[in-house]
Amino acid sequence: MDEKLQPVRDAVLKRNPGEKEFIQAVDEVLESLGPVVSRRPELLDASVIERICEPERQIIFRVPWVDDAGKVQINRGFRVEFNSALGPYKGGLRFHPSVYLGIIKFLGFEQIFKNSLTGMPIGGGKGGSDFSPAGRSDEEVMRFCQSFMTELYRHIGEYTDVPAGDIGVGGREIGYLFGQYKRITNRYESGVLTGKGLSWGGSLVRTEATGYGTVMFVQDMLASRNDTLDGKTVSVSGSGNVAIYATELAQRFGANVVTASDSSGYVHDPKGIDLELLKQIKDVERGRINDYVERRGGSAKFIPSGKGSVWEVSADVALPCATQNELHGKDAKALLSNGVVAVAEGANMPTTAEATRLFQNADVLFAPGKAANAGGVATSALEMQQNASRDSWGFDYTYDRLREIMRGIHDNCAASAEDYGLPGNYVAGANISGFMKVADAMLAQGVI
Ligand SMILES: NC(=O)C1=CN([C@@H]2O[C@H](COP(=O)(O)OP(=O)(O)OC[C@H]3O[C@@H](n4cnc5c(N)ncnc54)[C@H](O)[C@@H]3O)[C@@H](O)[C@H]2O)C=CC1
Ligand SMILES: O=C(O)CCC(=O)C(=O)O
Repeated sequence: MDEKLQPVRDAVLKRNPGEKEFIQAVDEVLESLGPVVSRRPELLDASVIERICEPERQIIFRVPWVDDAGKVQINRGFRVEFNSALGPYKGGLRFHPSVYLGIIKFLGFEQIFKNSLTGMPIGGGKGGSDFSPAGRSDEEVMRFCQSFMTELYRHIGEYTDVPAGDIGVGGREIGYLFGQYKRITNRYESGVLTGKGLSWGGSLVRTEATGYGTVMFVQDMLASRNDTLDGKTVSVSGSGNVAIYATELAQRFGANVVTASDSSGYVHDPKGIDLELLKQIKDVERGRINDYVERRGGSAKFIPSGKGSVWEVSADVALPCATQNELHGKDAKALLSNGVVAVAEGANMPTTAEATRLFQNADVLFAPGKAANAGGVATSALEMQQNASRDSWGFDYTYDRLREIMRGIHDNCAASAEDYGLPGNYVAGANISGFMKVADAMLAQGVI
């Protein structure tokens, strides 16, 4: 790290003890900003980087709810409103037992730069809870969401903070959250949440957008080397929203996607993932990934967690789409020894710093999540545009807008990397390009 940035890093570490994912995300951005502060020393004088690393507001609250057995359960709710230089705070809600402040802060921090890269007027934020929807009835999930929104509603709004989904928060949860917001405020404020159902203010393509956008980014990276996805073997981790739609578009572009996973293990299906079956098990039945192998038969295999890693499967392209720090140095070595040519992060920070370095040193095309998975939040901003104009766009038009946005993100990352003497380094390009726009807005808006 540039020595001028070391004091900033030390202060962040001191102020946020125990928040290792947040520190990891800050480190990754600061590693890229050395050449920027050499060229723009006024950013240091105005403490812009220190300010970006400190959330504007952090809200932590109790979420009491009653389970089906009549017992009162208590969870903890979070919303971190990180940076509003470019627009209202925007970012998803994660419901997962691993959630604590450090996870929400890492995600909110990433969101600042990601949202800037989309070119849309949205700031960065994130929220969630340590509540686990897995194994809970629809009624329990509804009571939890209603209680969560009973506190959150006072902090959010179309012009203030616009949450959406993330791990454990899909269409069902957004519906319950929206219903409770409407009931408490007595306002049909469509733009307060995104990821809504299509008949009540949602946007076509939002469901597909994150996974589709990741694959579009891969297409653009491969095109820079006169290559395509056609005929490539692709390994995908996860089997949630991002993984499913990354698989769908990769298949449409002629790739053979051979894996899917969840926290219980992974499946390897050399003939290619049967996406209708995967969607039925994961989206409709909310089942486990080994059900896939039982119903698919043939050469599909299930490998339980602890008995192997999805990244041991030979693939030309790897798409980590499950969760943070799921692809380690040893996984990167396995992928490299099998000849991987491109890796794109559908999830947020799924690749450890060590694994990222291994890919970059081997000249593998590597797309960081804040660029590659920005299609989801970009399409959320398109949903907000439709809500604000009381309009509803068609699928093809919205898809084309997403395609154009993803190409713009790819080209900006490539151009910034080139401009700072790091051609082909999409990590540096994304961090620099995302940062510069926010930093200039903060300078223009004074010391706030
Ligand atoms: N949904 C969206 O629009 C966006 C999501 N992301 C990121 O993509 C990733 C996946 O999110 P979604 O697909 O929306 O969530 P989801 O809840 O639909 O699916 C999450 C998937 O990850 C797996 N998973 C979660 N924790 C795991 C663990 N500890 N070990 C192994 N597998 C695990 C789950 O089994 C599931 O298959 C997350 O990192 C999220 O932050 C990023 C941008 C937008
Ligand atoms: O659509 C959104 O607002 C949020 C998406 C999200 O949480 C993410 O980009 O990680």
